[in-house]
Amino acid sequence: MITARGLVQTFHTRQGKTKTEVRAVDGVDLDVAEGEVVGFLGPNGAGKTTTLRMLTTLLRPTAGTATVAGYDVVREAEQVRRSIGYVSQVGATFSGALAGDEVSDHGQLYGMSRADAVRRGQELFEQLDLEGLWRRKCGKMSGGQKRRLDIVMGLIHDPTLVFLDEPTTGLDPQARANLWQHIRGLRERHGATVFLTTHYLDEADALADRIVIIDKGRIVASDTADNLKAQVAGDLVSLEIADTALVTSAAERLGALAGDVAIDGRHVSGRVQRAGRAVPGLMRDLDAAGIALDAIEVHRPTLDDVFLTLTGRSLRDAEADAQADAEAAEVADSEAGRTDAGEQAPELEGATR
Ligand SMILES: Nc1ncnc2c1ncn2[C@@H]1O[C@H](COP(=O)(O)OP(=O)(O)OP(=O)(O)O)[C@@H](O)[C@H]1O
Repeated sequence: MITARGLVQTFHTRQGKTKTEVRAVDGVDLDVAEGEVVGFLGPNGAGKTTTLRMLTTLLRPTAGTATVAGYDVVREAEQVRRSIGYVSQVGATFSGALAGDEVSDHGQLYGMSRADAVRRGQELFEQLDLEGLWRRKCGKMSGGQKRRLDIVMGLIHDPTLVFLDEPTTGLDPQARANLWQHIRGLRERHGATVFLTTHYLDEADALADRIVIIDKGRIVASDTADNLKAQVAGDLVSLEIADTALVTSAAERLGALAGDVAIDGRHVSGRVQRAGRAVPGLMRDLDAAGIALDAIEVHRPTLDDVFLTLTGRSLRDAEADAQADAEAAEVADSEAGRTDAGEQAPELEGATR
């Protein structure tokens, strides 16, 4: 469904007399199969949106090639646009318009008759829990309803491939969980291939068959969440040693299984591959050496551990940044008297249409 080879995007910015080149995407290869749900994960500024904008024909690649739904993103941009749904980070609705009008206009822009667009739109309203809101002004919908309306717009023309750019950023936990169900339904009910960007580890874990991690414009990992956790990080084994004098000796024994061992007072910890198999032997070893433990804990790795191991940075910080950005945007919106973030992104209008 998606194939990219050596995709590059370079931006040139100027501050006063200083010109800077930003290589936002730096040689990305991607392969997404039909029916796959792929989570595209990375911290702020990693290159997620820029990659998405190239794949959805909004931005011409500086170098490299990509085909989406069988069409070349440069030479066959029109066909690509007709085959995909794109739900941008900021949404595409106007606060003063009626939800149903936005949807049916959108369908007509894809060449549907008004009657077909209304019928299909109302079907999707039902599936996405928006019944009764057809004649509601977009600006009077809640954040979760507006996000689901964005998804209706992205699906109106029955695309087989849907791009979702940070679909749940800024939503409360209940609205996020609700939207996850709908995203799962995209494949189950529509057989759609879904490519979504996210900052949220739990979101990628919960939704994606495969996770692709991008950092500084380069793909640093691509696998199922379970494989990434097993291959990259190992389980975290933490020992609390009863006798302070034996801490170093315990660390040496743990060190035989784990690469790096950290010591903090009477606590010794390290990452061990498949700890379930290795820990019984470690316990016997410690016991034979007369090293008593007050406690032992084993934690399965999280995606954040994977990210930390691969890039030296934590994705948790990116989550916090994303939430802060979303909140700041909301404050800016309300200060400007806006109720709909869609008004901030006129250049994206062409994207979904
Ligand atoms: N139009 C532009 N002009 C100059 N630099 C840009 C432009 N768009 C993006 N960049 C830069 O390219 C890099 C990648 O940005 P991009 O928006 O793709 O990251 P991202 O992973 O989507 O981040 P976020 O999670 O914050 O949306 C960043 O350094 C960003 O500042």
